[in-house]
Amino acid sequence: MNTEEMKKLVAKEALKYIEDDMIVGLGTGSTTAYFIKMLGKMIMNEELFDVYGLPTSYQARILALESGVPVVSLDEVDAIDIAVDGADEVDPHLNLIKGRGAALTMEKIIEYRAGTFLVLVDGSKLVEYLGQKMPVPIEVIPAAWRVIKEELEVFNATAELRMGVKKDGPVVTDNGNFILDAKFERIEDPLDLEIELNNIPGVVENGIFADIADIVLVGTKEGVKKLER
Ligand SMILES: O=C[C@H](O)[C@H](O)[C@H](O)COP(=O)(O)O
Repeated sequence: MNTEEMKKLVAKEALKYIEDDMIVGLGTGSTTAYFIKMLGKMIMNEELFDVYGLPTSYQARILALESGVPVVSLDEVDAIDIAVDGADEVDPHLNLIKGRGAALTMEKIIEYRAGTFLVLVDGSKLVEYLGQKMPVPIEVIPAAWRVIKEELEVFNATAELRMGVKKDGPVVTDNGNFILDAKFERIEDPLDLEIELNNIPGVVENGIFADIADIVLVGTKEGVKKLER
């Protein structure tokens, strides 16, 4: 089984958590994209009723609308039943790094408030400690990017301004900000670092999601493995 097949497998498994009348936070990225398409099919086939998606990005919103998932915005809902999203790293305590797709701020706003936060990954995302493979994406106010990059040296982190691929210059997030990708040596206390980074003036949000995930579904060659906090 290749990585794409593992992503599809966990996306399919995630559908079992969706029931009629739910508000579902829709994550960003390639794994959740499979979930959104499959959810759309179930809604279109009338296997689910009165399910609304709450997108975490323009990507999720566009895909949801194309797939037949009706969408709502955060200010229209009283509660979020469940949120489903991918991750870039998952440590043994189910702390996460997210934000490869630059959608971390809206993801955290929604996933923090969800009744259940369900994470979908393939086995390659499991790490012994956060920062093992991936930098921590930090969304910053554009005017402050250079000073924040320098201030991150206090944390022994080396940060790079994320540059666009089919765009000249820096990536601009859905919120109009920049992203610094900060490589830390080893993140010993994710919750502490998450709070400290958000205390730097000009930081909007960072990609450490400590103590938020409830369930992680891991796609492996042997099938789906469920990890719970
Ligand atoms: O901003 C992007 C998100 O945090 C993604 O959910 C994360 O990067 C995982 O994406 P993928 O499922 O494509 O690996």
